[in-house]
Amino acid sequence: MQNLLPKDGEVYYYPDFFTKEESDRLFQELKTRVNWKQEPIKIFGREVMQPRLTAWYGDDDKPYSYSGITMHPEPWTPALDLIKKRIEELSGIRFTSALLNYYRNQQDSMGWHRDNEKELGSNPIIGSVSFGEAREFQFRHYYDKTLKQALLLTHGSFLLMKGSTQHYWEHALPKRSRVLGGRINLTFRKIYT
Ligand SMILES: O=C(O)CCC(=O)C(=O)O
Ligand SMILES: [Fe+2]
Repeated sequence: MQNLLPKDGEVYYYPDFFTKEESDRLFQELKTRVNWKQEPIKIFGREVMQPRLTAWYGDDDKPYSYSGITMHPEPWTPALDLIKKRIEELSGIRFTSALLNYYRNQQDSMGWHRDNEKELGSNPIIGSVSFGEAREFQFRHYYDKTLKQALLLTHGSFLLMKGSTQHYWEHALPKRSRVLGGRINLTFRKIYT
């Protein structure tokens, strides 16, 4: 497996991690069964609605703060357990929590950020699973914003970010102008408390 970053971190991409059949089923199940919410976030002290729907799942009731909001986890479901087991086998990591994002169309997005909250430890490991419409995922180096990488996260893919990635690289999922269908992304995390 080859590292997608030129330096200062490790990112590995597995495009067909889930079969087409599994991916179709999991997308439909998550889309219809998850209790999706649109949450406010604070940007420069102002409350703004997030341009996507979210949900938070995890081992137990460890609240977790994210972009100025505190999320309380819901218990794992059979579908999430299946996904979690598969990525744990590959990565050798035990994940405690997952943030689910539902991008309803091309106008939903996620801005530049690093997943470097204290609870994630010194070198956060993030396991990112995508279903539905393929979307471009971008990286830029935090200290040299001209250094960039982009890749298409396709239906049934798995992206693993580890090592010093969250120290040196920001990532984002930009809006697009072309009409696009829905996409669900799950970022599995290991929270230390
Ligand atoms: O939707 C994605 O691929 C990115 C999600 C993300 O960066 C996050 O949940 O922290
Ligand atoms: Fe992220």
